[in-house]
Amino acid sequence: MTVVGTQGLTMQYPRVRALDELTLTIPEGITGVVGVNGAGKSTLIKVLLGLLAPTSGSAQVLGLDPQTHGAAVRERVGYMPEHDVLPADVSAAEFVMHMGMMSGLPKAAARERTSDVLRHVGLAEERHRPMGGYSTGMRQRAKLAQAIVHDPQLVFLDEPTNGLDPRARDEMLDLIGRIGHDFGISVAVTSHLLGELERTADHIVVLDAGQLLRASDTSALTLSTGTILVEVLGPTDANQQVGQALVDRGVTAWPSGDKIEVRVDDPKVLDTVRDVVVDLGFGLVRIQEVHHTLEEVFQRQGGPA
Ligand SMILES: Nc1ncnc2c1ncn2[C@@H]1O[C@H](COP(=O)(O)OP(=O)(O)OP(=O)(O)O)[C@@H](O)[C@H]1O
Repeated sequence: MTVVGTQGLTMQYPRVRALDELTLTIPEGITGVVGVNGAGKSTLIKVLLGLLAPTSGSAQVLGLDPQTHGAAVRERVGYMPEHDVLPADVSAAEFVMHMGMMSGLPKAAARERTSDVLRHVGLAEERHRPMGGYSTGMRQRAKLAQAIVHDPQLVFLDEPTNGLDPRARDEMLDLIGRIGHDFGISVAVTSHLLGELERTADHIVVLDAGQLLRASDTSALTLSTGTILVEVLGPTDANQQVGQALVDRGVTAWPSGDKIEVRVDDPKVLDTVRDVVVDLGFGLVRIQEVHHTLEEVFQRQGGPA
């Protein structure tokens, strides 16, 4: 099922065209919306929430037009904004509950959902402390909690890993994975770092200067490179000997770190690798398929990385 669709969506600010005839679809699941700073990601989210009126074109969010049914969209959709918007002297429990009630939950339900979501995002213990004293990671998690408190069908997360150290970033990405895959909430998550969402997103949409550069399943983008990495056990020049023996048999092979990378243009190459290693009297430790990373895919195509 499609959760978001746009057709020829254009957003012209006085000096900048932030969205330029953008036509895309976002399916159910977790979709990474990737692009360099200024590519139009935040503008797209604001238009999809009905907070900004586009210059031209149309959009549907969960089958609704955000321009004419903005309130209905916002009832069903959660939003984690990019910038820090948390009031410093309010606790996460008070804030998230308030946001739940703003989204239409009755008070008792809002209180119950607040305690559930704060537990899910790992803020159960600190929930009664004023958010001004929170670390960046805790603040990002409080923003995430308010985005899902009303149990939306879809959530827009705008650069949720901004400002996080590597550990907090991995925790945030795991949390996003759980929201998408365990809670069944579709997620559209933006990042200016292409590689970051590779592990978490089912689909990737790449924006560049307000236009769609590419849309694909993550797995299709990171297809096998058609090469394998071979690790052997033997004397110090074992890799060199194996590489030379492979080349002598017409196989394309080259050194790659402490392994040998081998092109597999024919399944028989795998037998040749095994035979060569055995003939030389070395041990075959591992053969592993090489996949592209998303960054490599886009560097090769000259897109943003
Ligand atoms: N309210 C505004 N008025 C004028 N120009 C704007 C406004 N908001 C964004 N822009 C411009 O539109 C372009 C797209 O901005 P947008 O914030 O949508 O990009 P982004 O991909 O989300 O980047 P970032 O992560 O840096 O926010 C940028 O050139 C930006 O300067």
